[in-house]
Amino acid sequence: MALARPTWLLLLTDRLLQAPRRILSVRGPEEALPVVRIPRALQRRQAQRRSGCQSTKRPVLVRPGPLLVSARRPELNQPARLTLGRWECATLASRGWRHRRAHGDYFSIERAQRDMPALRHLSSHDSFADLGLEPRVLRALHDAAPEVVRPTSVQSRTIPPLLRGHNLLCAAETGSGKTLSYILPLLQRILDRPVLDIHRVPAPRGLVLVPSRELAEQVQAVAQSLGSSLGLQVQELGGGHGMRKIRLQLSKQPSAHVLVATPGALWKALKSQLMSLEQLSFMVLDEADTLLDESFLDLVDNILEKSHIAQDPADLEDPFNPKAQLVLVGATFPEGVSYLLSKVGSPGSLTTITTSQLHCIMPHVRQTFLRLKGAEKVAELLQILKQHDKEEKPAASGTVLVFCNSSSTINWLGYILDDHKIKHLRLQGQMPASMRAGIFQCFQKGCQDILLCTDIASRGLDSTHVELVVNYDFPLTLQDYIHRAGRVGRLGSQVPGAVVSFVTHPWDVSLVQKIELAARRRRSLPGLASSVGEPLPQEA
Ligand SMILES: Nc1ncnc2c1ncn2[C@@H]1O[C@H](COP(=O)(O)OP(=O)(O)OP(=O)(O)O)[C@@H](O)[C@H]1O
Repeated sequence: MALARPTWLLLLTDRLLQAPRRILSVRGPEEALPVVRIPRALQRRQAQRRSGCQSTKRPVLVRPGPLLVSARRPELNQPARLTLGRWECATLASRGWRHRRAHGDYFSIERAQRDMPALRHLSSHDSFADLGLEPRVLRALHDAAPEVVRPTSVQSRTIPPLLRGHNLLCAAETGSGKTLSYILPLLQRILDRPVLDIHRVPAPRGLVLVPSRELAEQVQAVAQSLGSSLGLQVQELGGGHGMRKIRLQLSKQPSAHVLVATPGALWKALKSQLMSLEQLSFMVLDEADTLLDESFLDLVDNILEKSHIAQDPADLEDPFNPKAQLVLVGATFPEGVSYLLSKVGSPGSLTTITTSQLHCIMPHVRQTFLRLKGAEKVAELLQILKQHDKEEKPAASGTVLVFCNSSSTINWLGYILDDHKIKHLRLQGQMPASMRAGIFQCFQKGCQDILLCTDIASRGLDSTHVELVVNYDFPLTLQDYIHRAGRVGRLGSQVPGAVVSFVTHPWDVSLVQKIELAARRRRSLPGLASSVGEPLPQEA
Protein backbone atom coordinates (compact mmCIF):
# COMPACT_ATOMS: atom_id res chain seq x y z
CA MET A 1 0.00 0.00 0.00
CA ALA A 2 1.43 3.44 -0.96
CA LEU A 3 1.83 5.75 2.01
CA ALA A 4 0.71 9.37 1.63
CA ARG A 5 3.75 11.59 1.51
CA PRO A 6 3.53 15.14 2.93
CA THR A 7 3.39 17.90 0.32
CA TRP A 8 6.60 19.52 1.54
CA LEU A 9 8.46 16.28 0.92
CA LEU A 10 7.06 15.99 -2.59
CA LEU A 11 8.07 19.59 -3.32
CA LEU A 12 11.51 18.97 -1.93
CA THR A 13 12.07 15.79 -3.91
CA ASP A 14 10.73 17.51 -7.06
CA ARG A 15 13.32 20.24 -6.57
CA LEU A 16 16.04 17.81 -5.86
CA LEU A 17 15.20 15.84 -8.94
CA GLN A 18 15.98 18.82 -11.12
CA ALA A 19 19.62 17.81 -10.68
CA PRO A 20 19.40 14.10 -10.11
CA ARG A 21 23.01 12.98 -10.45
CA ARG A 22 24.67 15.78 -8.44
CA ILE A 23 25.41 15.94 -4.79
CA LEU A 24 22.97 18.42 -3.46
CA SER A 25 23.42 20.88 -0.71
CA VAL A 26 20.60 22.36 1.28
CA ARG A 27 22.72 24.75 3.30
CA GLY A 28 25.28 27.46 2.57
CA PRO A 29 28.72 26.41 1.26
CA GLU A 30 30.39 27.52 4.47
CA GLU A 31 28.44 25.00 6.58
CA ALA A 32 29.18 21.26 6.81
CA LEU A 33 27.25 19.81 3.92
CA PRO A 34 24.81 16.96 4.54
CA VAL A 35 24.47 14.74 1.50
CA VAL A 36 21.06 13.67 0.29
CA ARG A 37 20.88 10.90 -2.26
CA ILE A 38 17.62 10.17 -4.02
CA PRO A 39 16.90 6.47 -4.39
CA ARG A 40 16.59 5.40 -8.00
CA ALA A 41 13.12 3.89 -7.44
CA LEU A 42 11.89 7.21 -6.11
CA GLN A 43 13.47 9.04 -9.04
CA ARG A 44 11.66 6.71 -11.46
CA ARG A 45 8.32 7.11 -9.68
CA GLN A 46 8.65 10.89 -9.68
CA ALA A 47 9.54 10.89 -13.37
CA GLN A 48 6.49 8.73 -14.11
CA ARG A 49 4.27 11.03 -12.09
CA ARG A 50 5.50 14.05 -14.00
CA SER A 51 5.00 12.45 -17.37
CA GLY A 52 1.54 11.20 -16.30
CA CYS A 53 2.59 7.65 -17.02
CA GLN A 54 0.56 4.74 -15.64
CA SER A 55 2.01 2.05 -13.38
CA THR A 56 3.87 -0.63 -15.28
CA LYS A 57 2.28 -3.40 -13.15
CA ARG A 58 0.35 -5.83 -15.26
CA PRO A 59 -3.37 -6.05 -14.45
CA VAL A 60 -4.37 -9.22 -12.59
CA LEU A 61 -6.04 -11.75 -14.84
CA VAL A 62 -8.45 -13.95 -12.96
CA ARG A 63 -9.45 -16.76 -15.25
CA PRO A 64 -12.73 -18.55 -14.62
CA GLY A 65 -12.78 -22.27 -13.78
CA PRO A 66 -12.08 -24.51 -10.82
CA LEU A 67 -9.06 -23.74 -8.69
CA LEU A 68 -6.45 -25.92 -7.05
CA VAL A 69 -5.29 -23.12 -4.77
CA SER A 70 -7.42 -20.07 -4.04
CA ALA A 71 -5.80 -17.17 -2.23
CA ARG A 72 -6.91 -13.86 -0.78
CA ARG A 73 -4.79 -12.20 -3.48
CA PRO A 74 -6.32 -13.59 -6.70
CA GLU A 75 -3.06 -13.29 -8.63
CA LEU A 76 -1.76 -16.19 -6.49
CA ASN A 77 -4.60 -18.55 -7.40
CA GLN A 78 -3.65 -21.74 -9.24
CA PRO A 79 -6.21 -23.21 -11.65
CA ALA A 80 -7.07 -26.89 -11.16
CA ARG A 81 -5.90 -27.71 -14.70
CA LEU A 82 -2.38 -26.51 -13.92
CA THR A 83 0.24 -28.50 -12.04
CA LEU A 84 3.50 -26.92 -11.07
CA GLY A 85 6.57 -28.75 -12.41
CA ARG A 86 8.88 -30.44 -9.93
CA TRP A 87 11.63 -27.83 -10.27
CA GLU A 88 9.38 -24.92 -11.19
CA CYS A 89 9.20 -22.06 -8.70
CA ALA A 90 5.92 -20.42 -7.92
CA THR A 91 5.01 -17.45 -5.82
CA LEU A 92 3.35 -19.06 -2.85
CA ALA A 93 0.30 -17.56 -1.21
CA SER A 94 2.10 -18.17 2.08
CA ARG A 95 5.23 -16.34 0.90
CA GLY A 96 6.06 -13.55 3.28
CA TRP A 97 3.89 -15.06 6.04
CA ARG A 98 6.75 -14.79 8.51
CA HIS A 99 6.28 -11.03 8.46
CA ARG A 100 3.74 -9.57 10.85
CA ARG A 101 2.16 -7.63 7.99
CA ALA A 102 0.88 -10.97 6.69
CA HIS A 103 -1.61 -11.24 9.57
CA GLY A 104 -5.09 -11.67 8.17
CA ASP A 105 -3.92 -13.36 4.96
CA TYR A 106 -5.31 -16.78 4.00
CA PHE A 107 -5.46 -19.35 1.23
CA SER A 108 -7.14 -22.70 0.58
CA ILE A 109 -6.17 -25.89 -1.16
CA GLU A 110 -9.43 -26.67 -2.89
CA ARG A 111 -11.25 -29.96 -3.23
CA ALA A 112 -10.06 -31.37 -6.55
CA GLN A 113 -12.19 -34.52 -6.61
CA ARG A 114 -15.26 -35.94 -4.88
CA ASP A 115 -14.18 -39.51 -4.17
CA MET A 116 -11.32 -40.46 -1.95
CA PRO A 117 -8.36 -41.98 -3.84
CA ALA A 118 -8.80 -45.40 -2.14
CA LEU A 119 -12.06 -45.90 -4.01
CA ARG A 120 -10.79 -44.87 -7.43
CA HIS A 121 -9.68 -47.39 -10.08
CA LEU A 122 -12.01 -50.07 -8.68
CA SER A 123 -14.35 -51.87 -10.99
CA SER A 124 -17.76 -53.00 -9.79
CA HIS A 125 -16.55 -56.61 -10.30
CA ASP A 126 -14.03 -56.43 -7.46
CA SER A 127 -15.13 -58.48 -4.49
CA PHE A 128 -13.65 -59.78 -1.26
CA ALA A 129 -14.29 -63.35 -2.45
CA ASP A 130 -11.71 -62.86 -5.25
CA LEU A 131 -9.02 -62.11 -2.69
CA GLY A 132 -8.85 -65.64 -1.31
CA LEU A 133 -10.97 -65.18 1.82
CA GLU A 134 -12.91 -68.25 2.94
CA PRO A 135 -16.73 -68.28 2.81
CA ARG A 136 -17.02 -68.27 6.63
CA VAL A 137 -14.84 -65.15 6.86
CA LEU A 138 -16.86 -63.50 4.08
CA ARG A 139 -20.06 -64.32 5.98
CA ALA A 140 -18.60 -62.83 9.16
CA LEU A 141 -17.70 -59.66 7.24
CA HIS A 142 -21.16 -59.43 5.75
CA ASP A 143 -22.81 -59.87 9.16
CA ALA A 144 -20.54 -57.39 10.93
CA ALA A 145 -20.30 -54.70 8.24
CA PRO A 146 -22.95 -55.08 5.52
CA GLU A 147 -21.94 -51.71 4.04
CA VAL A 148 -18.50 -53.09 3.19
CA VAL A 149 -19.09 -54.69 -0.19
CA ARG A 150 -16.15 -53.90 -2.44
CA PRO A 151 -12.55 -53.96 -1.25
CA THR A 152 -10.57 -50.75 -1.45
CA SER A 153 -7.35 -50.68 -3.46
CA VAL A 154 -5.22 -51.20 -0.36
CA GLN A 155 -7.38 -54.16 0.73
CA SER A 156 -7.17 -55.74 -2.75
CA ARG A 157 -3.40 -55.52 -2.70
CA THR A 158 -2.77 -56.46 0.93
CA ILE A 159 -5.09 -59.39 1.67
CA PRO A 160 -3.78 -61.94 -0.94
CA PRO A 161 -0.07 -61.80 0.07
CA LEU A 162 -1.03 -61.93 3.75
CA LEU A 163 -3.10 -65.03 3.15
CA ARG A 164 -0.07 -66.58 1.43
CA GLY A 165 1.95 -66.02 4.62
CA HIS A 166 4.17 -63.10 3.58
CA ASN A 167 5.56 -60.57 6.03
CA LEU A 168 4.25 -57.26 4.82
CA LEU A 169 4.59 -53.51 5.10
CA CYS A 170 1.43 -51.64 4.15
CA ALA A 171 1.75 -47.87 3.69
CA ALA A 172 -1.48 -46.24 2.60
CA GLU A 173 -3.24 -42.93 3.14
CA THR A 174 -5.45 -42.26 6.15
CA GLY A 175 -8.98 -43.64 6.17
CA SER A 176 -8.37 -46.08 3.30
CA GLY A 177 -9.46 -49.21 5.20
CA LYS A 178 -6.13 -50.54 6.46
CA THR A 179 -7.69 -52.09 9.59
CA LEU A 180 -9.79 -54.61 7.64
CA SER A 181 -6.88 -55.29 5.32
CA TYR A 182 -4.97 -56.92 8.17
CA ILE A 183 -7.81 -58.10 10.46
CA LEU A 184 -9.47 -60.31 7.84
CA PRO A 185 -6.28 -62.27 6.97
CA LEU A 186 -5.36 -62.43 10.67
CA LEU A 187 -8.65 -64.11 11.55
CA GLN A 188 -8.45 -66.51 8.60
CA ARG A 189 -4.84 -67.46 9.32
CA ILE A 190 -5.47 -68.25 12.97
CA LEU A 191 -8.59 -70.24 12.07
CA ASP A 192 -6.43 -72.34 9.75
CA ARG A 193 -3.77 -73.09 12.36
CA PRO A 194 -4.35 -75.66 15.10
CA VAL A 195 -3.71 -74.87 18.79
CA LEU A 196 -0.59 -76.74 19.87
CA ASP A 197 -0.97 -77.27 23.59
CA ILE A 198 -2.71 -75.84 26.59
CA HIS A 199 -0.78 -73.00 28.21
CA ARG A 200 -0.87 -72.05 31.87
CA VAL A 201 -1.12 -68.38 30.98
CA PRO A 202 -3.03 -66.63 28.18
CA ALA A 203 -1.24 -67.23 24.88
CA PRO A 204 -2.93 -65.33 22.03
CA ARG A 205 -2.40 -66.47 18.45
CA GLY A 206 -2.95 -63.06 16.94
CA LEU A 207 -1.50 -59.82 18.33
CA VAL A 208 -2.16 -56.25 17.23
CA LEU A 209 0.10 -53.61 18.80
CA VAL A 210 -1.17 -50.02 18.68
CA PRO A 211 0.19 -46.80 20.21
CA SER A 212 -2.87 -45.62 22.17
CA ARG A 213 -5.58 -47.19 24.28
CA GLU A 214 -8.32 -45.45 22.26
CA LEU A 215 -7.00 -47.16 19.14
CA ALA A 216 -6.78 -50.47 21.03
CA GLU A 217 -10.47 -50.15 21.97
CA GLN A 218 -11.40 -49.36 18.37
CA VAL A 219 -9.44 -52.21 16.76
CA GLN A 220 -10.73 -54.63 19.40
CA ALA A 221 -14.30 -53.63 18.56
CA VAL A 222 -13.76 -54.18 14.81
CA ALA A 223 -11.98 -57.52 15.34
CA GLN A 224 -14.54 -58.77 17.89
CA SER A 225 -17.49 -57.94 15.64
CA LEU A 226 -15.92 -60.15 12.96
CA GLY A 227 -14.54 -62.77 15.35
CA SER A 228 -17.80 -63.46 17.22
CA SER A 229 -19.41 -65.37 14.37
CA LEU A 230 -16.13 -67.28 13.79
CA GLY A 231 -15.95 -68.40 17.42
CA LEU A 232 -12.91 -66.24 18.14
CA GLN A 233 -12.44 -64.02 21.17
CA VAL A 234 -10.62 -60.72 20.94
CA GLN A 235 -9.24 -59.05 24.04
CA GLU A 236 -8.05 -55.50 24.58
CA LEU A 237 -5.20 -54.54 26.89
CA GLY A 238 -4.81 -50.76 27.09
CA GLY A 239 -2.07 -48.81 28.84
CA GLY A 240 -2.19 -46.45 31.78
CA HIS A 241 -3.23 -49.12 34.28
CA GLY A 242 -1.39 -50.74 37.16
CA MET A 243 -0.66 -54.46 37.48
CA ARG A 244 -3.88 -55.13 39.40
CA LYS A 245 -6.03 -53.87 36.52
CA ILE A 246 -3.92 -55.75 33.96
CA ARG A 247 -4.34 -58.99 35.93
CA LEU A 248 -8.06 -58.38 36.14
CA GLN A 249 -8.36 -57.64 32.42
CA LEU A 250 -6.45 -60.80 31.47
CA SER A 251 -8.42 -63.00 33.86
CA LYS A 252 -11.67 -61.97 32.14
CA GLN A 253 -10.80 -63.75 28.88
CA PRO A 254 -7.93 -66.13 29.65
CA SER A 255 -8.33 -67.98 26.38
CA ALA A 256 -8.70 -65.02 24.01
CA HIS A 257 -7.44 -65.85 20.51
CA VAL A 258 -6.48 -62.31 19.56
CA LEU A 259 -4.99 -59.58 21.73
CA VAL A 260 -5.06 -55.89 20.85
CA ALA A 261 -2.63 -54.11 23.16
CA THR A 262 -0.49 -51.04 23.72
CA PRO A 263 3.24 -51.84 24.09
CA GLY A 264 3.48 -50.62 27.72
CA ALA A 265 0.63 -52.76 29.03
CA LEU A 266 1.70 -55.83 27.05
CA TRP A 267 5.29 -55.59 28.22
CA LYS A 268 4.13 -55.35 31.86
CA ALA A 269 2.06 -58.52 31.37
CA LEU A 270 4.95 -60.35 29.65
CA LYS A 271 7.48 -59.31 32.29
CA SER A 272 5.22 -60.58 35.07
CA GLN A 273 4.66 -63.81 33.11
CA LEU A 274 0.94 -63.21 32.97
CA MET A 275 1.04 -63.90 29.26
CA SER A 276 3.06 -65.81 26.69
CA LEU A 277 3.67 -65.12 23.01
CA GLU A 278 4.77 -68.67 22.20
CA GLN A 279 1.63 -69.50 20.26
CA LEU A 280 1.76 -66.33 18.19
CA SER A 281 1.17 -66.83 14.48
CA PHE A 282 0.22 -63.31 13.34
CA MET A 283 1.57 -60.03 14.64
CA VAL A 284 0.62 -56.54 13.51
CA LEU A 285 2.26 -53.20 14.33
CA ASP A 286 -0.47 -50.67 13.50
CA GLU A 287 0.75 -47.06 13.21
CA ALA A 288 4.18 -48.66 12.79
CA ASP A 289 6.09 -45.37 12.46
CA THR A 290 4.94 -44.31 15.95
CA LEU A 291 5.68 -47.73 17.42
CA LEU A 292 9.18 -47.59 15.95
CA ASP A 293 9.98 -44.08 17.15
CA GLU A 294 11.96 -43.36 20.29
CA SER A 295 9.02 -43.31 22.67
CA PHE A 296 8.07 -46.94 22.01
CA LEU A 297 11.07 -48.55 20.33
CA ASP A 298 12.60 -50.21 23.41
CA LEU A 299 9.28 -51.74 24.47
CA VAL A 300 8.53 -52.94 20.94
CA ASP A 301 12.04 -54.38 20.69
CA ASN A 302 11.49 -56.34 23.91
CA ILE A 303 8.14 -57.63 22.70
CA LEU A 304 9.60 -58.67 19.34
CA GLU A 305 12.33 -60.59 21.13
CA LYS A 306 9.64 -62.67 22.84
CA SER A 307 7.83 -63.38 19.57
CA HIS A 308 9.32 -65.66 16.95
CA ILE A 309 9.00 -63.82 13.69
CA ALA A 310 9.14 -65.89 10.49
CA GLN A 311 11.64 -64.79 7.85
CA ASP A 312 9.63 -66.23 4.96
CA PRO A 313 6.36 -68.12 4.39
CA ALA A 314 8.11 -71.53 4.60
CA ASP A 315 8.94 -70.85 8.28
CA LEU A 316 5.23 -70.78 9.05
CA GLU A 317 4.66 -74.36 7.93
CA ASP A 318 6.58 -76.07 10.76
CA PRO A 319 3.85 -77.27 13.20
CA PHE A 320 6.36 -77.98 16.03
CA ASN A 321 8.10 -74.63 15.94
CA PRO A 322 5.37 -72.05 15.39
CA LYS A 323 6.50 -68.73 14.03
CA ALA A 324 4.61 -65.53 13.47
CA GLN A 325 3.91 -63.53 10.36
CA LEU A 326 4.74 -59.82 10.79
CA VAL A 327 2.69 -56.94 9.37
CA LEU A 328 3.60 -53.27 9.64
CA VAL A 329 0.87 -50.77 8.85
CA GLY A 330 0.84 -46.98 8.71
CA ALA A 331 -0.18 -43.86 6.85
CA THR A 332 3.15 -42.06 7.28
CA PHE A 333 6.67 -43.36 7.16
CA PRO A 334 9.52 -40.93 7.75
CA GLU A 335 12.61 -40.85 5.57
CA GLY A 336 15.12 -43.46 6.72
CA VAL A 337 12.31 -45.92 7.43
CA SER A 338 14.52 -48.80 6.25
CA TYR A 339 16.80 -48.17 9.19
CA LEU A 340 13.84 -48.47 11.58
CA LEU A 341 12.61 -51.58 9.83
CA SER A 342 16.00 -53.21 10.17
CA LYS A 343 15.44 -53.08 13.93
CA VAL A 344 12.35 -55.29 13.74
CA GLY A 345 13.60 -57.77 11.19
CA SER A 346 15.24 -58.09 7.83
CA PRO A 347 13.65 -55.52 5.49
CA GLY A 348 14.36 -57.93 2.63
CA SER A 349 11.74 -60.32 4.01
CA LEU A 350 8.98 -57.70 3.77
CA THR A 351 6.62 -57.41 0.85
CA THR A 352 5.90 -53.69 0.49
CA ILE A 353 2.52 -52.28 -0.51
CA THR A 354 2.27 -48.52 -1.02
CA THR A 355 -0.46 -46.43 -2.60
CA SER A 356 0.00 -43.61 -5.10
CA GLN A 357 -1.45 -40.97 -2.77
CA LEU A 358 0.80 -41.88 0.17
CA HIS A 359 2.15 -38.73 1.89
CA CYS A 360 0.19 -36.47 -0.48
CA ILE A 361 -2.23 -33.71 0.45
CA MET A 362 -5.71 -35.24 0.32
CA PRO A 363 -7.25 -34.14 -3.00
CA HIS A 364 -10.86 -34.58 -1.83
CA VAL A 365 -10.73 -32.35 1.26
CA ARG A 366 -10.67 -28.54 1.30
CA GLN A 367 -7.80 -27.31 3.48
CA THR A 368 -7.65 -23.66 4.55
CA PHE A 369 -4.75 -21.85 6.21
CA LEU A 370 -5.32 -18.62 8.14
CA ARG A 371 -2.40 -16.41 9.14
CA LEU A 372 -3.37 -15.02 12.53
CA LYS A 373 -1.88 -13.28 15.53
CA GLY A 374 -1.75 -15.59 18.55
CA ALA A 375 -4.23 -13.34 20.34
CA GLU A 376 -6.80 -13.70 17.54
CA LYS A 377 -7.03 -17.49 17.66
CA VAL A 378 -9.69 -17.77 20.38
CA ALA A 379 -12.05 -15.31 18.68
CA GLU A 380 -11.59 -17.06 15.33
CA LEU A 381 -12.29 -20.47 16.88
CA LEU A 382 -15.40 -19.22 18.68
CA GLN A 383 -16.68 -17.77 15.44
CA ILE A 384 -16.09 -21.05 13.57
CA LEU A 385 -17.79 -23.10 16.29
CA LYS A 386 -20.78 -20.75 16.57
CA GLN A 387 -21.18 -20.67 12.80
CA HIS A 388 -20.97 -24.45 12.73
CA ASP A 389 -23.57 -24.74 15.47
CA LYS A 390 -26.07 -22.72 13.40
CA GLU A 391 -25.89 -25.05 10.40
CA GLU A 392 -28.53 -27.76 10.17
CA LYS A 393 -27.17 -31.27 10.12
CA PRO A 394 -28.43 -34.81 10.60
CA ALA A 395 -27.86 -36.32 14.07
CA ALA A 396 -24.36 -37.64 14.88
CA SER A 397 -22.85 -36.06 11.78
CA GLY A 398 -21.01 -32.84 11.12
CA THR A 399 -18.97 -32.87 14.30
CA VAL A 400 -15.76 -30.90 14.90
CA LEU A 401 -12.32 -31.97 16.11
CA VAL A 402 -10.14 -29.17 17.51
CA PHE A 403 -6.47 -30.10 17.84
CA CYS A 404 -4.05 -28.39 20.24
CA ASN A 405 -0.40 -29.21 20.84
CA SER A 406 -0.51 -29.51 24.62
CA SER A 407 -2.74 -30.78 27.41
CA SER A 408 -2.60 -27.39 29.15
CA THR A 409 -3.97 -25.62 26.06
CA ILE A 410 -6.82 -28.15 25.95
CA ASN A 411 -7.71 -27.39 29.58
CA TRP A 412 -7.46 -23.63 29.14
CA LEU A 413 -9.44 -23.61 25.90
CA GLY A 414 -12.01 -25.88 27.52
CA TYR A 415 -12.68 -23.28 30.21
CA ILE A 416 -13.14 -20.61 27.54
CA LEU A 417 -15.67 -22.76 25.67
CA ASP A 418 -17.44 -23.41 28.98
CA ASP A 419 -17.67 -19.64 29.50
CA HIS A 420 -19.30 -19.32 26.09
CA LYS A 421 -21.66 -22.21 26.88
CA ILE A 422 -20.26 -24.30 24.02
CA LYS A 423 -20.67 -27.95 24.94
CA HIS A 424 -17.69 -30.12 24.18
CA LEU A 425 -15.56 -33.10 25.23
CA ARG A 426 -11.85 -33.01 26.07
CA LEU A 427 -9.26 -35.70 25.45
CA GLN A 428 -5.59 -35.31 26.36
CA GLY A 429 -2.76 -37.53 27.50
CA GLN A 430 -2.49 -36.23 31.06
CA MET A 431 -6.00 -37.33 31.99
CA PRO A 432 -6.15 -40.29 34.36
CA ALA A 433 -6.91 -43.54 32.51
CA SER A 434 -10.32 -43.85 34.16
CA MET A 435 -11.39 -40.38 32.93
CA ARG A 436 -10.02 -40.92 29.46
CA ALA A 437 -11.81 -44.24 28.90
CA GLY A 438 -14.72 -44.08 26.52
CA ILE A 439 -14.42 -40.37 25.61
CA PHE A 440 -13.64 -40.99 21.96
CA GLN A 441 -16.38 -43.62 21.62
CA CYS A 442 -18.79 -41.13 23.18
CA PHE A 443 -17.75 -38.54 20.57
CA GLN A 444 -18.06 -41.16 17.82
CA LYS A 445 -21.62 -41.93 18.92
CA GLY A 446 -22.47 -38.24 18.75
CA CYS A 447 -22.90 -37.48 22.50
CA GLN A 448 -21.20 -34.14 21.80
CA ASP A 449 -20.47 -32.23 18.61
CA ILE A 450 -17.06 -30.90 19.57
CA LEU A 451 -13.95 -32.67 20.81
CA LEU A 452 -10.89 -30.73 21.99
CA CYS A 453 -7.92 -33.07 21.79
CA THR A 454 -4.18 -33.44 21.47
CA ASP A 455 -2.48 -35.69 18.94
CA ILE A 456 -3.53 -38.80 20.87
CA ALA A 457 -6.76 -38.56 18.85
CA SER A 458 -5.01 -37.97 15.54
CA ARG A 459 -3.73 -41.47 14.81
CA GLY A 460 -5.87 -44.29 13.57
CA LEU A 461 -9.12 -43.23 15.20
CA ASP A 462 -12.07 -43.61 12.87
CA SER A 463 -14.27 -40.56 12.68
CA THR A 464 -16.56 -40.84 9.68
CA HIS A 465 -19.00 -38.28 11.13
CA VAL A 466 -16.40 -35.51 11.53
CA GLU A 467 -17.01 -32.58 9.21
CA LEU A 468 -14.35 -30.17 10.31
CA VAL A 469 -10.85 -30.43 11.73
CA VAL A 470 -9.49 -27.23 13.27
CA ASN A 471 -5.77 -27.05 13.93
CA TYR A 472 -5.98 -24.48 16.74
CA ASP A 473 -2.24 -25.02 17.20
CA PHE A 474 -0.47 -25.84 13.97
CA PRO A 475 0.96 -29.39 14.19
CA LEU A 476 4.67 -29.66 14.89
CA THR A 477 5.44 -32.05 12.03
CA LEU A 478 4.10 -32.83 8.57
CA GLN A 479 3.28 -36.37 9.74
CA ASP A 480 1.00 -34.93 12.41
CA TYR A 481 -0.63 -32.69 9.81
CA ILE A 482 -1.38 -35.72 7.62
CA HIS A 483 -2.87 -37.69 10.52
CA ARG A 484 -4.96 -34.81 11.87
CA ALA A 485 -6.30 -33.92 8.43
CA GLY A 486 -6.97 -37.62 7.88
CA ARG A 487 -9.79 -37.56 10.46
CA VAL A 488 -12.02 -36.17 7.70
CA GLY A 489 -12.63 -37.41 4.18
CA ARG A 490 -12.45 -41.03 5.28
CA LEU A 491 -13.98 -44.00 3.56
CA GLY A 492 -17.62 -44.02 4.58
CA SER A 493 -17.52 -40.39 5.75
CA GLN A 494 -21.06 -39.07 5.96
CA VAL A 495 -20.08 -35.51 5.12
CA PRO A 496 -17.42 -33.96 2.88
CA GLY A 497 -14.84 -32.74 5.34
CA ALA A 498 -12.72 -29.64 5.62
CA VAL A 499 -9.61 -28.66 7.54
CA VAL A 500 -8.88 -25.17 8.91
CA SER A 501 -5.42 -24.41 10.31
CA PHE A 502 -4.40 -21.37 12.33
CA VAL A 503 -0.86 -20.29 11.46
CA THR A 504 0.85 -18.08 14.02
CA HIS A 505 4.53 -18.93 14.46
CA PRO A 506 7.41 -18.63 11.97
CA TRP A 507 8.04 -22.38 12.31
CA ASP A 508 4.37 -22.99 11.39
CA VAL A 509 4.94 -20.94 8.24
CA SER A 510 7.82 -23.22 7.15
CA LEU A 511 5.51 -26.24 7.32
CA VAL A 512 2.66 -24.41 5.57
CA GLN A 513 4.98 -23.45 2.71
CA LYS A 514 6.01 -27.10 2.28
CA ILE A 515 2.35 -28.14 2.26
CA GLU A 516 1.40 -25.43 -0.26
CA LEU A 517 4.28 -26.27 -2.59
CA ALA A 518 3.49 -30.00 -2.46
CA ALA A 519 -0.17 -29.26 -3.21
CA ARG A 520 0.70 -26.96 -6.15
CA ARG A 521 3.04 -29.64 -7.53
CA ARG A 522 0.62 -32.48 -6.62
CA ARG A 523 3.54 -34.34 -5.09
CA SER A 524 4.18 -35.99 -1.76
CA LEU A 525 5.27 -33.93 1.23
CA PRO A 526 9.01 -33.59 1.77
CA GLY A 527 10.81 -35.41 4.59
CA LEU A 528 8.60 -38.47 4.30
CA ALA A 529 9.80 -41.60 2.58
CA SER A 530 9.06 -41.39 -1.14
CA SER A 531 9.74 -45.09 -1.50
CA VAL A 532 9.05 -47.00 1.69
CA GLY A 533 10.73 -50.15 0.45
CA GLU A 534 14.01 -48.45 -0.47
CA PRO A 535 17.13 -50.58 0.17
CA LEU A 536 19.21 -49.97 3.27
CA PRO A 537 22.36 -47.94 2.74
CA GLN A 538 25.41 -50.21 2.58
CA GLU A 539 27.54 -50.14 5.70
CA ALA A 540 31.13 -49.00 5.16
N1 LIG B 1 -14.15 -51.84 1.68
C1 LIG B 1 -14.75 -50.92 2.39
N2 LIG B 1 -15.90 -50.35 1.96
C2 LIG B 1 -16.51 -49.40 2.69
N3 LIG B 1 -16.06 -48.94 3.89
C3 LIG B 1 -14.92 -49.48 4.36
C4 LIG B 1 -14.20 -50.49 3.65
N4 LIG B 1 -13.11 -50.82 4.36
C5 LIG B 1 -13.14 -50.05 5.49
N5 LIG B 1 -14.21 -49.25 5.47
C6 LIG B 1 -14.54 -48.22 6.48
O1 LIG B 1 -13.62 -47.14 6.29
C7 LIG B 1 -13.39 -46.47 7.51
C8 LIG B 1 -11.89 -46.23 7.68
O2 LIG B 1 -11.21 -47.45 7.83
P1 LIG B 1 -9.90 -47.62 8.73
O3 LIG B 1 -10.11 -47.04 10.07
O4 LIG B 1 -9.48 -49.02 8.64
O5 LIG B 1 -8.89 -46.69 7.92
P2 LIG B 1 -7.32 -46.60 8.10
O6 LIG B 1 -6.73 -46.68 6.74
O7 LIG B 1 -6.84 -47.57 9.11
O8 LIG B 1 -7.17 -45.11 8.64
P3 LIG B 1 -6.01 -44.48 9.55
O9 LIG B 1 -4.81 -44.35 8.71
O10 LIG B 1 -6.58 -43.18 9.97
O11 LIG B 1 -5.78 -45.43 10.67
C9 LIG B 1 -14.00 -47.34 8.60
O12 LIG B 1 -15.20 -46.75 9.01
C10 LIG B 1 -14.28 -48.66 7.91
O13 LIG B 1 -15.41 -49.32 8.44
